[in-house]
Amino acid sequence: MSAQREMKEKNHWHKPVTIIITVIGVMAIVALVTVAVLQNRPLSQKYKYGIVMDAGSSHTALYIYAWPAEKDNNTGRVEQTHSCKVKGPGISSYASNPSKAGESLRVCMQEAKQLVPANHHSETPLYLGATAGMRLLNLEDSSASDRVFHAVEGALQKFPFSFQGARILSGQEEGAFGWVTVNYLDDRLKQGLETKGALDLGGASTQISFVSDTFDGSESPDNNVNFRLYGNDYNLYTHSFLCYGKDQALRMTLAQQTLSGPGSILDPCFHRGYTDTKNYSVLYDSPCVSKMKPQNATPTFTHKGGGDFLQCQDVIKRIFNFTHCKYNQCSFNGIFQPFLQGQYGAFSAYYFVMDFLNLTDTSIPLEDVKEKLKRYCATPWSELTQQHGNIKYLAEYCFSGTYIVTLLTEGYNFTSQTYPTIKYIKKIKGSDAGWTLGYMLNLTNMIPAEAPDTPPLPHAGYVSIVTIMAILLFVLFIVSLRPLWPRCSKQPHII
Ligand SMILES: Nc1ccn([C@@H]2O[C@H](COP(=O)(O)OP(=O)(O)OP(=O)(O)O)[C@@H](O)[C@H]2O)c(=O)n1
Ligand SMILES: [Ca+2]
Repeated sequence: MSAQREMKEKNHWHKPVTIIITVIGVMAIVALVTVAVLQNRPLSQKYKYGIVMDAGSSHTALYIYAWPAEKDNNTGRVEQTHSCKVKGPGISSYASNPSKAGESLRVCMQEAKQLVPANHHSETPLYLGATAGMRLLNLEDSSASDRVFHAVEGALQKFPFSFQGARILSGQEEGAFGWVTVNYLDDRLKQGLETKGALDLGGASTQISFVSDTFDGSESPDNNVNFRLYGNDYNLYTHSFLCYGKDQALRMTLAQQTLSGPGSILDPCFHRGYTDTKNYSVLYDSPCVSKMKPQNATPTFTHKGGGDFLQCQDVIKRIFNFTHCKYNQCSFNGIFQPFLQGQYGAFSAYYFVMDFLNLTDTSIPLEDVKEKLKRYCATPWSELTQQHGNIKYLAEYCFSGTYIVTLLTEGYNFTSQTYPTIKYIKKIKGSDAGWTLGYMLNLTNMIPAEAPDTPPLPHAGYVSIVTIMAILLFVLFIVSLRPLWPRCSKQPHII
């Protein structure tokens, strides 16, 4: 008994001071880890919102973007949370009835009002950017375009958002912001990776934008946009071809075939069996073709399909001018273009059309693409309508596919070798490819010129290291108490 008592007395673990030290040690470690977790934890996910309306030539679309409130200035975290397609045509089509342009936007705006939390409405910027349709209307009749803007602004101001104005984007802006969107969503800007070129095909204009190592802007300053983003300098080549969007290119191609004012044409870009009566004054009612309007023609002509891809390519080629180039090299119409470089993302009508034709896979050799188009264009109209019903744009896909291939190869100089550098894309990580996101990022200063300071460790890494260090310290502390440890109770002489 006395030996046992002696043993208990020697067991320092039962000494109050040891117990207190251990408890304090454990508490200190718990406190340390808790502070590490709490102090450095990302703030609760509060969001900010931005709304951009894309007033295109063929239609208007509204996009809602959201990003974590504390990350305004930092990572590629802005995401498209919603899109709404405005019913009806683009705002430029309302030139003779501007108030209808404003009204047309209401449904999508109401939707945005529901989707953006009410307490964020007043701080949510709302932008409207108009592109080639309004550029053409402005050229044709600037007071009509002013009236359309006036009506649209009046309609948008009625909503509780922070309306930042409606304006026409220049072709350079449209091209450059499309490029920013693609590379931002791909995380290429922040990481300083090689960028992708952007190819945008709209209804009334088309843009090509890419970084070129051989282009410093001196040869053709109008085609040069410089950016400093996240600490990297980008020397961008960009050009917007007004009138070379899909719908205006179709007008120009039809105009090429009706210069003499015939009563009927056999158009190789439309299917055999297709026939329609078209009005000369409607066809030529655009600054892209108005100067070509035949005099003394009958009011209408019969538009019949011939269904021949190669002949279609020939008539499309006639809308491009390859005869003059005052630079080292040109795309077409005497416009400078440096050598193609890197990968490209092709979106908007490039995607809609190639998706319809099942040709978005660019590993299909260009020759096979042409072969497939040849067969598609030769398909009789009756067969197509039977197969697809009466879908919108159905009659135009032979023209559209042929136009895309011709624009890329004859216009921009893509070859069989470089064709696979193009990817037809609609969305990147859930956000639509297009100029709208880049426009908003720019106007909200969300892409800093310099690389932001980033903590040396991510939060999870920081917490792990603190936890491991704390456990090590604790083990060390226990080991340091070793001289005070009780002797092994198994020792026979003790019992
Ligand atoms: N399923 C679809 C949808 C659209 N289109 C075509 O795609 C073009 C519209 O492309 P979009 O990028 O929406 O043009 P907008 O932005 O309206 O025009 P722009 O950029 O020139 O102002 C139109 O010519 C339309 O005929 C198509 O061929 N098939
Ligand atoms: Ca567009």
